Amino acid sequence: MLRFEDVQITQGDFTLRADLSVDPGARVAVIGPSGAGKSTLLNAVAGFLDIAAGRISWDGGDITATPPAARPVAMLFQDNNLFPHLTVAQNIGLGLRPDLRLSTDQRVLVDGALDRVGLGALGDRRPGQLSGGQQGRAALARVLIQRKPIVLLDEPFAALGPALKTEMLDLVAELASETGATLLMVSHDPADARRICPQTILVDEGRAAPPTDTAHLLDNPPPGLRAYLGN
Ligand SMILES: Nc1ncnc2c1ncn2[C@@H]1O[C@H](COP(=O)(O)OP(=O)(O)OP(=O)(O)O)[C@@H](O)[C@H]1O
Repeated sequence: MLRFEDVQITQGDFTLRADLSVDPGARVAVIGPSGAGKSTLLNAVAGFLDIAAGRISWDGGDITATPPAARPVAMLFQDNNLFPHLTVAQNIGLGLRPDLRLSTDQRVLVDGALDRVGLGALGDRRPGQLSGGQQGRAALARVLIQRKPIVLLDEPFAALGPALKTEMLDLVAELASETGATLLMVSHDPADARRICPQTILVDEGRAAPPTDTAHLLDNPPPGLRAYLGN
């Protein structure tokens, strides 16, 4: 279980509070107005931001002071973060070894990950020779090959067209359930949450609320969420 115990995260004059738990293997959307603190919440889990108070734990172990690389966390960024001078296979291999000195077994894992996201024949290309959707798949493969228990997605597919976005969301859900990963996904599109996240954390007015049933929340939004959703 991922636990936030009386956590306070401060950035300049902005403070976000969180006291909540996420069940292992849950798929949870993180929604709320622009600037409410969604990325702040994810960055605190990843260890990119220090917290001002409280503690964050995974599986009962305190990870509050654990450096990012040692956390049980992999994060997918909106811009995919692929290195243009490396091949697609090498970009995925970085998820296993930052120096890319891969063992034979690790190369097999990379080939498997390429196949799993439908890029089996494109491993030797550079990211610039892939479509936007294919780049997204490569970035997803790099996150998933790490087999980290917690996967964070910060508006991963906002730039994709509707059909491709749906396909990627379904792939994420499928891969997360295969690996048992706990998923936190920031999105501005409530349809994304409804599609693959049974639960949602609402971030608003300086607070990240405990996960709640996505459909119920979106069908009965509190005033702040209603204004944000525009209905
Ligand atoms: N480096 C920083 N220094 C000071 N304040 C910051 C910094 N980064 C973010 N903030 C503030 O923290 C708050 C939360 O930002 P955050 O990026 O988490 O919001 P968000 O909900 O992810 O927004 P969006 O949906 O627009 O991406 C904002 O009010 C922002 O202005």
